[in-house]
Amino acid sequence: MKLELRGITKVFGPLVANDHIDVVVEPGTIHALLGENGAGKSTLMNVLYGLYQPDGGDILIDDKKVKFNGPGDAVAAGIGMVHQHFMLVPVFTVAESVALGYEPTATGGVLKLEEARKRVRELADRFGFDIDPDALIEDLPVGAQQRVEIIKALSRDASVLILDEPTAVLTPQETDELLAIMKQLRDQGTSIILITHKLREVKAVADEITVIRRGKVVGKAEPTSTEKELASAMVGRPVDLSVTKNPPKLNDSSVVFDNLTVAADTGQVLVDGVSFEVKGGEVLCIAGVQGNGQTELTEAILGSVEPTAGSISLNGSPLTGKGIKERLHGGLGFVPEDRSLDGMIASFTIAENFILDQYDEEPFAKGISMRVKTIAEHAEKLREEFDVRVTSVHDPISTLSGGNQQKAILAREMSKKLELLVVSQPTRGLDVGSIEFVHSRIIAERDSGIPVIVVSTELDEVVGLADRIAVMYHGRIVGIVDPDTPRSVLGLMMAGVPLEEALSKASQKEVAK
Ligand SMILES: Nc1ncnc2c1ncn2[C@@H]1O[C@H](COP(=O)(O)OP(=O)(O)OP(=O)(O)O)[C@@H](O)[C@H]1O
Repeated sequence: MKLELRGITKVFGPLVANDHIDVVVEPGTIHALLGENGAGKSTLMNVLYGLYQPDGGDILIDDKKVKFNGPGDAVAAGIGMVHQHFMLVPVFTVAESVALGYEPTATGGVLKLEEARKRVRELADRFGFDIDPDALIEDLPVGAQQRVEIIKALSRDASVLILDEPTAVLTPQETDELLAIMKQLRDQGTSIILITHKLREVKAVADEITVIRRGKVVGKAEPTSTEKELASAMVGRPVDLSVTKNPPKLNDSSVVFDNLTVAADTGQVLVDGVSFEVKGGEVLCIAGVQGNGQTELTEAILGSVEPTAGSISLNGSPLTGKGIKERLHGGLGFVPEDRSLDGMIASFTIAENFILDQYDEEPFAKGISMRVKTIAEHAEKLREEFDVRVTSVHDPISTLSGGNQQKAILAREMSKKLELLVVSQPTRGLDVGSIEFVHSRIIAERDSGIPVIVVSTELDEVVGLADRIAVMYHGRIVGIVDPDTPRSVLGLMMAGVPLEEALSKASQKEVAK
């Protein structure tokens, strides 16, 4: 199926999110849309999927104009979309999820589950997916949940599949699997529109690349371009993809973890007797595959989970035992890994989100009244400093693009007087220009002399930012190493291999080469 977007325009109040956008997706190709945060990529896809009505322009399928009044029309025309945040019901099985909204029913409205199972098996076989139709969604790792979303779209005969930042929450291995699946789908005739900020992935799979900047198509890029060339095409200026920093100047301030242990309600140990220290003036990055205790470790720092044993102290006084607000007011800057769930209140304005833990105190409140003008001025200052692309700071934060929401949360946390900064997945969903900026801000905090802890599943980011790297596996720290440790060694440690063994295994491999 040939898909053409011709002159698509979409406005939100004074903002032109899509300005006469032209894109042609040829049959059986992977077409990447590249663009900085807020460029208008998701808006364009929402128009294509019938979620938004365009204010101008046409959608053509095989040279015929079509009009989508809702996603149902788009699906019927052969367009499938896998959203950034999956839309699955946790307590359903794979087969039930695929059938949802499209139930093959017997008379009397009873779900023909066997038919749904068969359909899942057929599609899984055809595309080489490893998926059990009877598995519960909540038991599946994220990568597998995503495959369910893809199968769901394919089961409705999608000829064009939209994938919006599909690798943002995947492990490196799941990412490679998805890239292979994408190539396979393409080879069997499905077209894919891929939105991603990961230039390596674009280079690996894209046949065509359209670059969008501030709502307009600025041109096409070649998949053979270097990552640097793609990065500057995206943001319209040269971008430094490496992190520049001076050697750390350590001081006496520190955060100390002593035998920190966190267990789930079920008794399962999630953080297993972890002890380490981070000095003022250094960045310690915690590397590891997601789900190895990093989340619970950071939650124990914030105070949203209580450790079952051990303690954390900051500059000699205990942090554990204090309330969350007390910790935040005591100089803890905290950026959670899931921005929509834990980092903001979607229906509050951008200005309100900038003062979430300070709304009832000086200078933002006097007695029981909030100082509206001060709050607005504060918001304008942060917006400018962190280049958060907003129409008005009085709009709900939910109207910001994903990347700009992340920048807003970083702005809130980094604008406080900090004693300790903890950032999880700092650049998830950010464009290359914003990544460069956020990395430089993290390094500036470290150079101000506070301890900085960064949790990231992106190895490039870990290696670039870290003065030391702690690798976590099954709730334990496998080892703490220098950032110049070979990646093969880090990879083995992330799979639980102790440092010494990882070093010898990696060097044996090197010799064998
Ligand atoms: N429902 C809405 N109401 C008002 N403004 C919106 C709405 N949806 C999007 N916008 C604005 O439209 C612009 C384009 O946003 P969009 O989400 O399409 O960007 P994007 O290219 O997908 O960015 P990102 O890479 O950060 O996800 C942004 O300025 C955003 O704030």
